Amino acid sequence: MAMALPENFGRQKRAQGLATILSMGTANPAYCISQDDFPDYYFKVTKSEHMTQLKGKLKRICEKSMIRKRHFVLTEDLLNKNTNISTYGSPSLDARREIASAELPKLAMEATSKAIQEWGQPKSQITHLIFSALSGLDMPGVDFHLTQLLGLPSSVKRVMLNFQSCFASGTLLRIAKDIVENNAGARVLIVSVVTSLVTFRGPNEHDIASLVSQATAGDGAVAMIVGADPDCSKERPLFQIVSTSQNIIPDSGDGIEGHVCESGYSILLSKNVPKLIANNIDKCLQQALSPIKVNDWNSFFWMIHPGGNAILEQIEIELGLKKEKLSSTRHVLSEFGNMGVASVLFALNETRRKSLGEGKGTTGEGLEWGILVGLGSGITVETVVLRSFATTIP
Ligand SMILES: CC(C)(COP(=O)(O)OP(=O)(O)OC[C@H]1O[C@@H](n2cnc3c(N)ncnc32)[C@H](O)[C@@H]1OP(=O)(O)O)[C@@H](O)C(=O)NCCC(=O)NCCSC(=O)/C=C/c1ccc(O)cc1
Repeated sequence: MAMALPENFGRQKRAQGLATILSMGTANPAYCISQDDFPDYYFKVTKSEHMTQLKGKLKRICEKSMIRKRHFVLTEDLLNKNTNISTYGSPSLDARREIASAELPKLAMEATSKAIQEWGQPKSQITHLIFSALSGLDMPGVDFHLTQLLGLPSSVKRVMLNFQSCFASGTLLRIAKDIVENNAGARVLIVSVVTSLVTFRGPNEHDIASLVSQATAGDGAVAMIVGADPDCSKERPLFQIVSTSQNIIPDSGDGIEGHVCESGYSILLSKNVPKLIANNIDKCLQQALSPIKVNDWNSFFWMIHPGGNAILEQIEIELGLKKEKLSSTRHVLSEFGNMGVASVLFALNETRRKSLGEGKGTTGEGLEWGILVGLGSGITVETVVLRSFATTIP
């Protein structure tokens, strides 16, 4: 005879309030190269010093990048031991995967430990894990290993987003919002770890887009705890996740592409990417804010995926943003380069850090409403509307 389940079985009690970011932590590999030194370093480690024209081009791209330094998992020592990684087109997926599998959990652990420490609550209260990694296509994945390394409950419910490009910062917040608002008491750990080790390769005169990627990509991890209805006696809310949306930019299918190849991941970038984004950004944002019609975008605090200086410049012009509006975003671009999915979440962390440091009244630079924009493959735009909280100034 079939067992009878109670009428309300499987029906979750919903939270009353909106999803809220309760803590954040970031980490970067110790190995760091200044952007001024990068062209010499890159042509030396890839044994391509004879390609003087391409070196000149890389120098020009680096000078225009507005990046000061970047951190890398892939050290000179690792490159010397795995010369197939730096030889353009050489089969090297196995070597890359092996390094990623060893290094990514460590980076993820460091960021996560900081987020959990700031949250201040027992790990046993984490109910869900959403993990995003560009690299490390393993089963079980980094999400599984992190769960075990951290000693999270084995019943934690995991969602793994493999091989997502930079717009997925928004996807992570969107999924976390849906989970915590539909499951009272849920606490979601979000983790994103990105390394350029999968896209690193030597120069090739027929692949200038790769040179742009070599000049801008950097490595890092970010973690955050998200929950609804925070217990303000022990949890400190940072930002409310008010609404989320996603748009595909028309006719942009070959704007930003990534492919897994025997020689690692290839990244194809059209020169039109900054223009395509700028031409469509106002429409995407107006949709995200609908039914409100926004006339002055400067009334928000901003975090935009720092995919390249030209993208930021053109968005600033299109939206009429004052220079200081993207100061957190530009800080992250300058100090870490383009860390894919993690980048704009680093910028969010920087926004609250700066707001506190400068004695602003809210976590959003003294303003109430903010906009976080993820940009990535296709071209996909993912927008998250945020609300700040009052800062408790010590
Ligand atoms: C910093 C750039 C690269 C250069 O600055 P600029 O102000 O445009 O300067 P120039 O116009 O003088 O360009 C310098 C040189 O670069 C060349 N260039 C300029 N974009 C191009 C181009 N997509 N193709 C091929 N030549 C070009 C340009 O033609 C020029 O060549 P030359 O005249 O010989 O000096 C700027 O164009 C820029 O920000 N571009 C946007 C880059 C872009 O599409 N980003 C989206 C990135 S996709 C993503 O976010 C994630 C990727 C990712 C991947 C791996 C990870 O591990 C993590 C993340």
